[in-house]
Amino acid sequence: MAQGQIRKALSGFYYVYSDQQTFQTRGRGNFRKRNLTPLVGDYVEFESTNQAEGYVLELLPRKNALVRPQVVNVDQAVVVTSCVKPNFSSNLLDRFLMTLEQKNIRPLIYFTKGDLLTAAAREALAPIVAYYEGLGYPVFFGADPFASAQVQQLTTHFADQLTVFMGQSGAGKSTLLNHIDPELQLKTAAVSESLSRGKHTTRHVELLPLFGGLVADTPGFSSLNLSEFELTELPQLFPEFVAAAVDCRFRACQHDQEPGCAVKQQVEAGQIMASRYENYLQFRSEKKAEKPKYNGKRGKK
Ligand SMILES: Nc1nc2c(ncn2[C@@H]2O[C@H](COP(=O)(O)OP(=O)(O)OP(=O)(O)O)[C@@H](O)[C@H]2O)c(=O)[nH]1
Ligand SMILES: [Zn+2]
Repeated sequence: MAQGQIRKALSGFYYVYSDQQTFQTRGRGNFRKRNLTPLVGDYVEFESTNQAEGYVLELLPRKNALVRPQVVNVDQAVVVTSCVKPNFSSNLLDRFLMTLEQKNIRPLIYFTKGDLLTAAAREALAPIVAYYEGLGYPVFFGADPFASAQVQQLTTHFADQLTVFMGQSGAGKSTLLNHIDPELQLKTAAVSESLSRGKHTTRHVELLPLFGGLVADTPGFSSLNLSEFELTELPQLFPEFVAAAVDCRFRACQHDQEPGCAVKQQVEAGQIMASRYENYLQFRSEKKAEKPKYNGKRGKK
């Protein structure tokens, strides 16, 4: 039995890459009964006598799973974030970052449409950009968003990683992907063209070998289903809160109403960006608002 990784799933076939070859396989092993679906990114055990035939027999444990794009075992995500059209939203960006932190996916933040900003507006945004960079996230921001040096800088992060692209509709995900690989351009254009004609095209994801790593060719939005994690997990998803929390009076401080909260002190002192804390509190109340649903379900049992 061989091991490999599913790089494409289409029309009931799983395209498994193993030992520098791709095998067209089908699923076998009661996946449906076991409520399992092999997905792109899955490491699998399979058997095959030739490249056109074979069977996926077992899925190896997943590190994580994204829904949009539907890819598993993701290492990092490029969060494409537009400065204008649509306007920069710290809330949306923090939501993406929180999602990724929760799934153990490294975020990279790529700002688009810097060219549409006045010099003054760009300067106003710069400290916010720098703040995220200070959190340890690779950040790309410039007056020429697709300058080849900057795009190339991004691709140096791809080696040995499975990278996905995500961001708001219209943020520039496809445009960025096209700059990364002009061959992709044809593909992406073809897909969106057929979609706009209203055809029932299944958008399938494929992992492409690019710059020494794998890149998912279909970008997505990916919003976090808040019920996927516990309320008390939330403070862990903000790296600067984790760092500050060692000085909170209570070990399990949720940085809300507790006295002696070092996070709140750092917000007041301007060390933690106010928008980060406001967004944190908002996610917290959204998460709390979800609770009655849970209780209701439990109550019915
Ligand atoms: N001026 C300027 N226009 C941009 C930039 N990035 C994207 N655009 C334009 O913004 C529009 C949307 O870009 P797309 O790449 O289609 O955005 P997307 O994120 O793939 O959008 P969806 O497919 O809806 O998810 C297109 O008209 C792009 O040409 C940028 O950095 N500067
Ligand atoms: Zn605290």
